[in-house]
Parts: sequence; structure tokens; C-alpha cells
Amino acid sequence: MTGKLILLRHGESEWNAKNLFTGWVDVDINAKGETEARRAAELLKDEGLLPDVLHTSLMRRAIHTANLTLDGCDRHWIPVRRSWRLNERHYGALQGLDKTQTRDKYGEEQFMKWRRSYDTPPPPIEQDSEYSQFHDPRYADIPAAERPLTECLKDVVKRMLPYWSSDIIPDLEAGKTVLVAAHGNSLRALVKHLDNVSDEDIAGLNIPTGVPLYYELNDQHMPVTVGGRYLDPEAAAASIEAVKNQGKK
Ligand SMILES: O=C(O)[C@H](O)COP(=O)(O)O
Repeated sequence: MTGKLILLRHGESEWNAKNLFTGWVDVDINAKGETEARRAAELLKDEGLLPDVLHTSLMRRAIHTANLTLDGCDRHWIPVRRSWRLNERHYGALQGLDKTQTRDKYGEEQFMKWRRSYDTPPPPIEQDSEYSQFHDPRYADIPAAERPLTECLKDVVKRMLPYWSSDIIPDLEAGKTVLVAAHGNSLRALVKHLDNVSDEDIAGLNIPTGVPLYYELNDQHMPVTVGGRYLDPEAAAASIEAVKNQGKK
């Protein structure tokens, strides 16, 4: 028995367009992002990949994207499970800062360490900062001592994989086509696991906005084809390049 897994990063967000570090700040997708979400529905319909269950984060850009995509392929009625464990990576004190200004201020090396290294988190955000979610009621169930104030990708892998095992794999084992609508870095964490990407090589892996990435999985819930398949390779390549170059002038 194989599993069908579709990964979908939210469409372009308001802060993606403004070149701001977002993390757990709960911004929405913009008009371009909505168009991407609707295009994703067409791609799923064309491939006959109609999700039976949705797993998403607690953030409106992923939830909104999933709603538009599922509505577009008449699967708006499927069960949904939401978890903070699929949230974007927490960007700590960088949340709300301009990526280019941050690169200019701290230099390329430090910028890339904070943005793309596996185990170097940005400085933590103050609990009461304007861009902190420490007191957000949706995270009240996370013990205060465990509530993130910053994360590196290693932290995201550590908090995401338990959800993959406890909540997503059972749906795959039940033969369901699973849609995971999430974020650039929570999906980088999942792709790292699925494709066994090294701690060094993951720095060079970026996820496009709004283009479904399809994996056929084997009985061990690992990819039949490493890397999976983007349902619109050209759009994926263009978006990946844009994500990679964020922060550059
Ligand atoms: O949280 C953010 O800023 C973006 O969604 C992801 O940003 P990154 O591609 O710079 O990690």
C-alpha cells in the first residue's frame, strides 16, 4: 500500500510581499496568494489528486490558502486537523524586520545563519513585544516554558515530527490522500525528514508559495521518488528562486 501526500505552502502573504520576517505573526495571504491557492486547486483536479483530509497550522495564511484550494476542487467539506506543530518557524526578534535591512545591518553570513542554518536560532523575542505571540490564546495549551520565543530549523523538526507520526501517518495508513497546508520552514523540516536531506544541504532548499508538491509514499511512509514532484515545475522553480533571493537588493 502506498500513501498520497500533498504539501502546499501558503500563497504569497502580505509580509512576503513586503519582504518582512514573518514567523508566528498571523498575516494573511494577498491577492497574488489567493490566485496561487485557486491555481493549486486546478492542478490538483488535473492530476486527480483530491484530498480526503487536511492538516494545517493555526495561522490564517495557511488556513485561508487551504480553504481556497479545497473549495476550488470541491473538497471544502473534508475533515481538517490544525496544530501549532505545523506553524511556520518562529523567527524570534527578527519578526517584523525587513529582510534586506537585516542583511545590510548584520552582514550576509549572519543573515544566512539566522535564515537558513539548521541549528542557529535568531535572538529570542521579548514576550511582550508587538510581534510576540506569547500571550496568544491559541497557544495557551503549550506550557509557558515550552512556548517558542525563537526557533532554528532543528527546533521545528523536533516539534513537527511528533505530529507527523501521531496524526498524519495514521491518515496515510488509512489510505487517505493527505493535504498538508503549511509554511516555508515547517515544510522544509518535513521535506528534510522525507528526503533525508543533510543538516548542511537543507540550507539550500526553499519551498515555493502555492505550488502543490506531491509525494507517493511507500509502506514505510517514505517517498517512492526522492524530492517528490511539483505539479507546476515552472511556477515552482520561479517561486523558489524568488524565495532564495529574498533580502538581496
Ligand atoms: O516567516 C517568514 O518570514 C517566511 O514565511 C519564511 O521566510 P524565510 O523564507 O525567510 O524563512
